[in-house]
Amino acid sequence: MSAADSFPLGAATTLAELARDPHPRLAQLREREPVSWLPELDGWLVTRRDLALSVMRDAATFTVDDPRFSTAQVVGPSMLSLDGDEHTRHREPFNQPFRPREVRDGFASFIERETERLITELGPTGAVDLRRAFAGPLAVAVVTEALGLVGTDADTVLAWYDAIVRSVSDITAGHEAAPDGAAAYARLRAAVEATVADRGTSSLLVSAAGRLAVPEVASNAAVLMFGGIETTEGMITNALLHLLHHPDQLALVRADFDLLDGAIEESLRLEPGAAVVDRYATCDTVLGSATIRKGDLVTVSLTGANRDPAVFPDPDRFDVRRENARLQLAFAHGPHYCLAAHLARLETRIALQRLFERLPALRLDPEHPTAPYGLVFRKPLTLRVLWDSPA
Ligand code: HEM
Repeated sequence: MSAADSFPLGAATTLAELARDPHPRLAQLREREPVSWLPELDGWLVTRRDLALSVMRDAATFTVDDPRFSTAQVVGPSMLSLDGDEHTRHREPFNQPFRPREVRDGFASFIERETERLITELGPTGAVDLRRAFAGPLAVAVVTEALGLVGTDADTVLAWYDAIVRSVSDITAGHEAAPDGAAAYARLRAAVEATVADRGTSSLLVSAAGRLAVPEVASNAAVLMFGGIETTEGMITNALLHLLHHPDQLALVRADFDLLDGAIEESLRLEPGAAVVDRYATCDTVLGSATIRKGDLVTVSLTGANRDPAVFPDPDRFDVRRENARLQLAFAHGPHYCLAAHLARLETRIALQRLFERLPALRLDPEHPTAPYGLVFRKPLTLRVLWDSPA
């Protein structure tokens, strides 16, 4: 029997529908083929939360360390593309600055300043695309601050990031990578070398350089940049969209900003900024009722797991008071759990609270309806909003 016979829903699933509106199909898959073979993906898709956890916990069977991993082809091996002892060796030197207390002490006032500046710059027009004018620039500024590269500003970091993303996307699409990604990475590496050599700087890269070779620090710096920009822009934009789409829930939050944390978790649950994570089977194995072969791609749908009704009753509902929203898996799970989850949460929390405080009657622009889009990184292409009086 062919895979298409064993997994008819998977065979009928297209990547285009998963990019557009994945939720109805993911619900069917989760119920009937929770580990399904998708010919268009050329891999397995895991949609049930318990099975998703099993995959992400078991790096010996389901590894990230595979030559097909496109980011590593551009920036070299890093914590994101290694497992086992090598993963620990690459990740450990970066752990401390991303602990909750260090994040608060090290970043809160920077994020507050940057948020205030961006809101002030929104200007008096009362209409803007918050993704491009607010969420994106804030995400770039915070990553630039976190890296602390000497002589490098946010515009430079953004230009490198764009070039590296283009190369990674080319490779993912099966094309030869455009050369500007390699050139941007070379400049990032040179900036890392200059930073590490500068005794006057307190960048987290300097302390990492005590334990990793400089090219290894550069690879991980690229991953911090890569991991921190697109996803955080999405996290902030999606949370704004969810709240603005649900005025009743926004009213609860405006009345009690303590509910904002729940709103952010709930938004991460419904639309995780990174919708999937990829793993590769290191041996023949069985997952659920699927027989997986060594070398097979196993894609975990965080989006699918996050709406598993076994854990989240009425899973499609946006409920800022949902008690277990923090069980969402937007930051993955296991050894590759997002290094900077605390930072991303703090950033989103400050950004949203200040926006809602400073922009009265902030609302979606009815002339520009929008919805999250994307196969891997999901967010609205634009988030056009209106407000009544200038900031
Ligand atoms: C300042 C912002 C961020 C930075 C610097 C950052 C950085 C990182 C790094 C370095 C890793 C690799 C950890 C490892 O492999 O051991 C990682 C993993 C991950 N991050 Fe983040 N991240 C940020 C924000 C986010 C956001 C907002 C999301 C989603 C909403 C996210 C989702 C993930 C996921 C799903 C993984 C796991 C990847 C995998 O298992 O293959 N990150 N992040």
